[in-house]
Amino acid sequence: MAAKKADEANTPVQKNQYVNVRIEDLTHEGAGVAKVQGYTLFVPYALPGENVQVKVTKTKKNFGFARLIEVTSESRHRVEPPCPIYKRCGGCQLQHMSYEGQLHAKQKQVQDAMKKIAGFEEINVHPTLGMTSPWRYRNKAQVPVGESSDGLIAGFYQKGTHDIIDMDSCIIQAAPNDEAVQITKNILDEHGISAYDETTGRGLIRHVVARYAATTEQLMIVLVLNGKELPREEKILNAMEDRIPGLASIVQNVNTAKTNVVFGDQTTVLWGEPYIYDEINGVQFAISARSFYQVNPMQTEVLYKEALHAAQLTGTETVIDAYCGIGTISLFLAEKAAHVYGVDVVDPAIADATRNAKLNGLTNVDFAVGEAENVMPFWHAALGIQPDVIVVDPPRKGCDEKLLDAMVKMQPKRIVYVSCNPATLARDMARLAEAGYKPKDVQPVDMFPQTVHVESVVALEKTV
Ligand SMILES: C[S@@+](CC[C@H](N)C(=O)[O-])C[C@H]1O[C@@H](n2cnc3c(N)ncnc32)[C@H](O)[C@@H]1O
Repeated sequence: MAAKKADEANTPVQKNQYVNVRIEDLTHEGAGVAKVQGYTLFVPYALPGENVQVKVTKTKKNFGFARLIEVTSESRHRVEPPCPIYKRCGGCQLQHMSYEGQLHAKQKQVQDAMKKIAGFEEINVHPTLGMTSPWRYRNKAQVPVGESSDGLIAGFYQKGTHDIIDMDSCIIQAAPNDEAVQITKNILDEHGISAYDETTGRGLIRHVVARYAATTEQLMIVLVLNGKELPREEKILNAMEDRIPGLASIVQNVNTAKTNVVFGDQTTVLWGEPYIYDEINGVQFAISARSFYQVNPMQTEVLYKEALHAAQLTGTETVIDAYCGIGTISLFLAEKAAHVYGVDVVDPAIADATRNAKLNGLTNVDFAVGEAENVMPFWHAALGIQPDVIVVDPPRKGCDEKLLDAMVKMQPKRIVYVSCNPATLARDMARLAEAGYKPKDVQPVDMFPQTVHVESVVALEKTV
């Protein structure tokens, strides 16, 4: 305790002190970064290039945090956040920055990761490919439900807490999702359905999840319940069917665990189809409740075109699509390759992928369920599959080390890495570079406007 106090006393600023600072950079979480005699202060909502007055809120040995009090000279990228609950919600982190500024910041985020994590000083990171209108792009809403004295509420967790704040519109969400969530909440309320209470573990409805396919205008609603039975089920389903435009599917998911994880293991269709259908670049996809599907359909087209371009297929190649989800990238690749093998750890995703191949009349694709890091060595050793190109699109934690080793052992001509996390991308690229795979240019794509997240595509060529 005494050592901690001494550390704090040695910092150049103290808690509650007001200081004027210049913002030099932005963290990957969207906070401004200032230096006071070499000591780093993180200032949420401050932008690079701004002079600001801040109040120090917390100090640690090597860095501290401060609250923005006043902007004394503004960045040209500062804008008024259009969302009235922007600061309380936390779902977006960059609404106070112009879209041009956001695209720039994301390019820099990728450049910084390449330099600082991978040590690639010279690599070319292209300008971020953005949207013409960076609003209302999300095709999936995952909304927690709670209770107030007036009945059910559905909205968002107040930043840093688990208190649910009521909300009827989110401006990055597709409008049909907003509307469907509100109608569903009202119907559940009218039928006396209780909301799940995290502290007591009682109450029924936990989340309402809405999925919208823009090309077919179909909607799926998933009711995540803390129990197996939905009381007055028939009446509720009839009301939803009557009142929600475009509704094609109502699904129940049971999650009785005391956890922050949204979904439980048991999923059943209550009404309508088990899927909704969407189309990307002329390829059709059936999407079920639990499968991963990119949340920004317009930018998914851009991303997949970049991935396909990076793969440089001529029609003769054998390709592996690791982490393939419902086979989205696999099917694009299949149109230009001799054969594609896709693998994903989620069983229903692979069932969707297989159905999607049939739906599009593609017979040169095979899918397998399992961990890519285990399935790929098996394919290689037992089935003699020798890929010319491997595409990976892992979750934020990046590729498993075993998967990187398996890829190197298979010696494809090219690896195309699609990533939603520049830090793990850079880490994995460094490892692949050591093993003889030289990275070409990196292309950032903005799949998540108004947030700090950025997607990237890069091809790595075999050099030895
Ligand atoms: C970022 S998503 C990409 C999905 C797909 N490429 C797309 O664009 O829709 C990552 C996928 O990796 C899958 N996944 C996670 N860990 C895995 C593993 N060890 N092996 C195979 N798939 C995995 C997830 O189920 C998810 O579908």
